[in-house]
Amino acid sequence: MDVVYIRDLRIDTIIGIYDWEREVRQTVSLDVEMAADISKAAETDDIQYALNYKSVAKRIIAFVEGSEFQLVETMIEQIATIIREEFDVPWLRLRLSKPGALRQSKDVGLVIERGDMAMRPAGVGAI
Ligand SMILES: Nc1nc2c(c(=O)[nH]1)N=C([C@H](O)[C@@H](O)CO)CN2
Repeated sequence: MDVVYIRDLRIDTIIGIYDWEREVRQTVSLDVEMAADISKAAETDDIQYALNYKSVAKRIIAFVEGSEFQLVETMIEQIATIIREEFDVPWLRLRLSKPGALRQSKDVGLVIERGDMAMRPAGVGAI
């Protein structure tokens, strides 16, 4: 399996458990790694056979911009479900971070893997 990825997709949204976080939009950053077989797209040079990272990004942006979650856990699980179900992705790895959420740290967040671990590409974990 190959990997189609999106790195540092930055989206402004309402996210957080504190009162002030319900009133101001914060930026979240998303890294996505999606298992995909790129062979047919490479052979045909035709986008219809590719996992279109622009389409995935647009869908994630629309979803996150319209959401108002308390926890990054809820947001990341729902993003994973959307990508898997709507784009037929058998395995994915997501990293969702809130830059600046913790004053003493560059960012905080979560990393999850979902789907068929047999489809997990070798050497995954570069992000
Ligand atoms: N595991 C989590 N811990 C915390 C979360 C979260 O979503 N998941 N959220 C917060 C606050 O909203 C924080 O980001 C504000 O600085 C604290 N811990």
